[in-house]
Order: sequence, then structure tokens, then C-alpha cells
Amino acid sequence: MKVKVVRDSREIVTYFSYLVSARDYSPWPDKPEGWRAVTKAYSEQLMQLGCKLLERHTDLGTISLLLQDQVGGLQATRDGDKTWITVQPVDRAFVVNLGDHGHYLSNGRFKNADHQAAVNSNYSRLSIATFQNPAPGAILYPLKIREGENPVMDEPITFSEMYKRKMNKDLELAKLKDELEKATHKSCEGLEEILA
Ligand SMILES: O=C(O)CCC(=O)C(=O)O
Ligand SMILES: [Fe+2]
Repeated sequence: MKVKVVRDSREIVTYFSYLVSARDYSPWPDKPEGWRAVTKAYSEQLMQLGCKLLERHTDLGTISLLLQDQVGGLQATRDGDKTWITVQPVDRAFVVNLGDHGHYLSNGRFKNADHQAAVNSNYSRLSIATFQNPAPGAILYPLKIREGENPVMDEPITFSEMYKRKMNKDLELAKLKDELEKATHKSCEGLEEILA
């Protein structure tokens, strides 16, 4: 057997970053040029992404099963963010969330759970989520609704179509929220303190 000897030398840079507010740039090298600025911009973007991931949302599928540890942090709202109910952790119990597909399946009768996860600065938290989603081509038929109820569909649609509608609605809401935040200069303030 022929063995070819190849050189395998690598240089690895491991880079741990502090929170932007706690960062001291003075010992940082000047090279590569632009590194500080790029890192700063990257950190800011990452912080925004962190804010987005913690934001309130509904899950897409039929149901979601959540197993959160005793630290807790799961919250739900029924009034579009005005008040929040803390979902207390129950040992060995799953939290069952109705998702958007469940909402559509019932033609709007059952509400999809509007929820978020709040972090706690003292403890790490673990929550295991499993999502049940139908196949993209699965068809949803509009159920008959009672008088006074608002239907969410009046003709059969596929799950993909439902997904598109949900995404468009979420995007519209996100845009409105962004505009509102810009107008009131409110942002994801406070998150740095929570993460510190
Ligand atoms: O962290 C949690 O308990 C909730 C997670 C969640 O809502 C999700 O992954 O969709
Ligand atoms: Fe969720």
C-alpha cells in the first residue's frame, strides 16, 4: 500500500465575544483591517436575531408538544401581547400548543396559541419542542362554522397554501411592528441585561 504523506497544518482562531456593552476593544489587534467594524456589525445583527427568536409567535403545525424544565419561561397571550400568562412547569407533563394548522382545521374555532419564551438571567433553561406538521400537499377542508363565528377559509386549500398565507400575514405584522418601533424609538432594549 502506498502512503502519501500530506502536511496537515492548520491555524485556528477561536473567538469568544462579550456582550457589546461589556466589550473592550482596546486590546484588539488592528489587523485584519476592518475586523473590529465587521465584528461589531455582526454582533448587532446577531442581537437582533436573538430578539426575533424570542419574540412571540404561533407554531405552524397542528400541535406542538413542549417539555420545559423547572426553570420555566414559557408564556402565552390571549390579547395580542397586552397581558402574558406564565405557563408553570409541571413535572413530567407536556405542554400541548395548538398550531396554525390546528386553527385552520377547525376553521378558526380553536385559537392557535400565541406564545413566547422568556429567558431568565440566573438559570439556563431547557425546553424540548416537537412539532407535528402535515404533508405540504395535505388538503384542509373548511368546516361548517356556527353563527357568529369567523371562518378562516371558505374553500379547500393545501397546507402549503396555508403556510404562504401565514407567512405573508406574519411579514405584514413584522413590518408594522418595525415601523411602530422606529416611530417610538423602542427596540429590543433590556435584552443585554437579561443575557448578562
Ligand atoms: O422555548 C420554549 O419553551 C418554546 C419554544 C417554541 O415556542 C418553539 O420552538 O416554537
Ligand atoms: Fe413556538
